[in-house]
Amino acid sequence: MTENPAHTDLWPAPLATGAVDATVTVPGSKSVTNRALVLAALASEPGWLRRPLRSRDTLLMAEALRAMGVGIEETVSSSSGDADSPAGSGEAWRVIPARLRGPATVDVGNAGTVMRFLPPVASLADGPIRFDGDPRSYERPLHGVIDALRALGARIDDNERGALPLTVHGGGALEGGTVEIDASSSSQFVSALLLSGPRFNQGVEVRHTGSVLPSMPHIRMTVDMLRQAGAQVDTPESGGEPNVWRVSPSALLGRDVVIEPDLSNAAPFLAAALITGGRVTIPDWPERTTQPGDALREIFTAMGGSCELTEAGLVFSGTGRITGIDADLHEVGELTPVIAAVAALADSESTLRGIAHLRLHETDRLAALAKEINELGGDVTETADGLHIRPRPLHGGVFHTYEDHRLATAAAVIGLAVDGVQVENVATTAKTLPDFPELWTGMLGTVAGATTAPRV
Ligand SMILES: O=C(O)C1=C[C@@H](OP(=O)(O)O)[C@@H](O)[C@H](O)C1
Ligand SMILES: C=C(OP(=O)(O)O)C(=O)O
Repeated sequence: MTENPAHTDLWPAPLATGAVDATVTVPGSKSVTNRALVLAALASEPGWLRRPLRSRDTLLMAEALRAMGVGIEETVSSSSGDADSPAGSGEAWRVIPARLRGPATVDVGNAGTVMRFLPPVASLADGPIRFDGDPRSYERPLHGVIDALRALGARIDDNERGALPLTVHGGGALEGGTVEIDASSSSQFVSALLLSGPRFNQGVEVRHTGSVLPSMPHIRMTVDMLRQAGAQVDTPESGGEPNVWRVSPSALLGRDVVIEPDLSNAAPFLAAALITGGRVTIPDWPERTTQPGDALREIFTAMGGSCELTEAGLVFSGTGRITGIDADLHEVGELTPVIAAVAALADSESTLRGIAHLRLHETDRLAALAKEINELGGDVTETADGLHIRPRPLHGGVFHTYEDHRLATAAAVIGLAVDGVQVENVATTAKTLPDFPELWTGMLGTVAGATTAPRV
């Protein structure tokens, strides 16, 4: 686990003293917004993103593309709609592709999508693009993207660790072709190469050689969005070889994309219904989606809740009784912190498996979850590929968050049921959900008798 930076700001997590009954409008998906930005920047005509997520990760992506010459205008469009505005109202980003150029500097922050999706884009630019980011970004795996780009013809100056910081010396075009990578540490290696693939001279064929591949829904999201932008993609699911994806060279369309709500960020709110025996409605829950967060319907139902997809959105209800779960989460790893928090409050044990790669996320999530839940009196052990969680009566205390947005939301979930939980640096939720504290207290405003735990 990376060292926890010293933060003195503690957020007293509100305790719920009754059942929640709320409708929570969750902002747009990080993963969809950042893919849409990259695809729009690589298109041959301008496009629109409607209801984009404005958060640290997506603003870093937009800023990086701007630094390489892409025009991104933020507008609030009215429903009357002039010729240049997308239909409907609300916030929208207009993306105007341009010849990509360096020199430029990209701050990736700690955004996996920025540090992995943009080096392939930079290889298409004219001139050097330097990538740097938060200290943790130096530790997150990037070798799959660097080695693959080199094999496909790119010139990159990195370091002996094969990680950030680095410079991609864009040559204005990339030959592309077939490449083998081991993406067992991150599905984002595959997504990164596929997203820019249509713009490589020969397209790209990515052959994953590793033993496991996490986060398949995110690869499906990449393929789906590429196809919607007009790319031709062959996949294992469309009759191709296992673990091989092929993108043909082609122009990409400028599109008008409505960004779905972030279903992974719906997790803490659905958890609130489960824990308090209440009801939470999430508007605009898509009927069909590639987002991993859709699996919450099944996972939280197995843990004791029930849900219904209605005209108003996903209506999720709990009874207050929480059952432990034995689940392989390798496809939906980013849901782990909130599921672990719920499991710590359950009436039976849980085993969460298939998530060794979480040790390389924003922080070592397995170590951090075990340590922080145990410091509140819990009994969580790390296994080779996950967590074993034995519920115990918990008490209040500081929950350290290691600059990890999902650790902070997990802590708030525990704080609903445990008096005196103080969440360190709740502002770290701004990585993907800047309004989390307001959304959370807004949801609880509908609970009779919700209290804010006193600072200890
Ligand atoms: O492509 C994406 O948008 C993501 C893929 C996943 O990464 P890993 O495969 O590295 O877990 C996920 O955890 C991350 O939050 C977002
Ligand atoms: C792993 C995550 O993010 P990133 O895109 O930085 O990999 C996450 O959001 O849970």
